[in-house]
Amino acid sequence: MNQQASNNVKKYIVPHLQNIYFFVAVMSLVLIIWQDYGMNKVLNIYPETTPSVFANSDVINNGNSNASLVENEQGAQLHCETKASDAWPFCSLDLVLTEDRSAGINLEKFKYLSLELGYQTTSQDTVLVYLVNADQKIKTKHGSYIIANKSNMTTILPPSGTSHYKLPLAHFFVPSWWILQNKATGEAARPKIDNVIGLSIATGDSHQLRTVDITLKNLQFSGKWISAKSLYFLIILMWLALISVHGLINIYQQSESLKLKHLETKNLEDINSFLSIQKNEFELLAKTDALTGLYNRAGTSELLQQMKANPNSVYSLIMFDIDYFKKINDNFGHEVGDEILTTLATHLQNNMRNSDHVARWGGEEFVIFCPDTTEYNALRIANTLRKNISELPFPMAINVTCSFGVAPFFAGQENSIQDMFKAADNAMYEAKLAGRNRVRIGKH
Ligand SMILES: Nc1nc2c(ncn2[C@@H]2O[C@H](COP(=O)(O)OP(=O)(O)OP(=O)(O)O)[C@@H](O)[C@H]2O)c(=O)[nH]1
Repeated sequence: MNQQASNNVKKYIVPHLQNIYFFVAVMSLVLIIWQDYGMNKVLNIYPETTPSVFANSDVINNGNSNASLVENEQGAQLHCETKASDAWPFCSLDLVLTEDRSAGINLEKFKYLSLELGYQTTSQDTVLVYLVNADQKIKTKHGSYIIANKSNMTTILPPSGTSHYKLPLAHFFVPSWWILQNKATGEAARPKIDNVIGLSIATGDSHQLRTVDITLKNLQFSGKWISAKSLYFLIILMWLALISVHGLINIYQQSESLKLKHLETKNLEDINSFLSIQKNEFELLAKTDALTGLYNRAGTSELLQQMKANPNSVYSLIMFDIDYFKKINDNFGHEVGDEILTTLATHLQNNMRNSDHVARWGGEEFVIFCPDTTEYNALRIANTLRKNISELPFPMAINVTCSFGVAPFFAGQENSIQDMFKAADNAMYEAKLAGRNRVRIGKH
């Protein structure tokens, strides 16, 4: 579904689904009631369409019966006098519905044949009503084909006088004489009314010689525009279509909301990963000194905890402080003082081992934790550093020196961290007292 179609579904269909269901339910009910009480389809034959009407008799079979026809405002009046002969005696009132044999009337959509007949007879008899279906290609039991008009028939037993008849077309059958005459079997012997070209109202089977008067006053076919079966089928189709569309919309909406949730999750993941980067940066900022980029005291606490927790730790601490830094600040300004601090920090970062942990302990005071380093080795490292610093090209060609205190870390001892710092601090103080720019080892 493209975006436009999806928007249209969301805008015009989804909000109205409830109304659509209600509308279809009401429409189904209305159609069912209408089909039952209305939707009538009527085909008036006589007198409205005034088809050709003829009187016929057994004369066509070499009989002697007399049939005459008078047509007036009363209707088509057949006067019949049956006479004895070798032929079966009969008279009939024949209506030609269409002249064109290939364009008969399809009566399959109709349900009833309604008749208004006047009837008088001198001897009780039935009346036979025929529907003649044109040009049936019929397979005989010998396998050959014949072309014949199929007669479909039903019988009524009329009282004297005028009566109305509503004959169901489903009650018409193929008379035995026609089946015999055409040697029809199976499907060929079943009634067919899809191309009716003629209709006959004939005297019945009685052999009694008699006078019969039949007056056709009215004749029509009636039915429904849509049969109940077709209508129910249509209604079921309509509901199936509605339910299917609703189902498809549901599936589509669920897949859309799933896509949206995936997108939201992805966005959240992106934000989280951004925030976690930020968190790491903030954590780092909190642990580092803003001016020099070295660790600050907070950045050292994790290391101190590790040292304390590991009884096999071999560490030495080098603590040092810039000599006469106050004077440098006073003589050259605070900015120059800062530059000296950063120059010194850069030198430490570039020249200390990666495993050494260098931190600015405060002001112009620095500490270096050296792992796997004995007190003696730390003394050597401190001396090299002292010498290098005193030779470093600082801004304004200022000669900078530092005083160092070195102390070992005795793991497993009570107050080992405090003792180590105290010893280093004391040693550094001694170095200052001894004239500065020197290294001293602290005693625990
Ligand atoms: N420029 C600058 N100065 C700082 C900073 N932190 C501390 N100081 C200064 O460093 C100086 C330290 O002075 P003191 O503690 O008297 O020590 P000192 O002058 O170095 O003397 P000794 O340590 O005895 O050799 C003070 O003037 C502080 O203001 C900083 O981040 N930047």
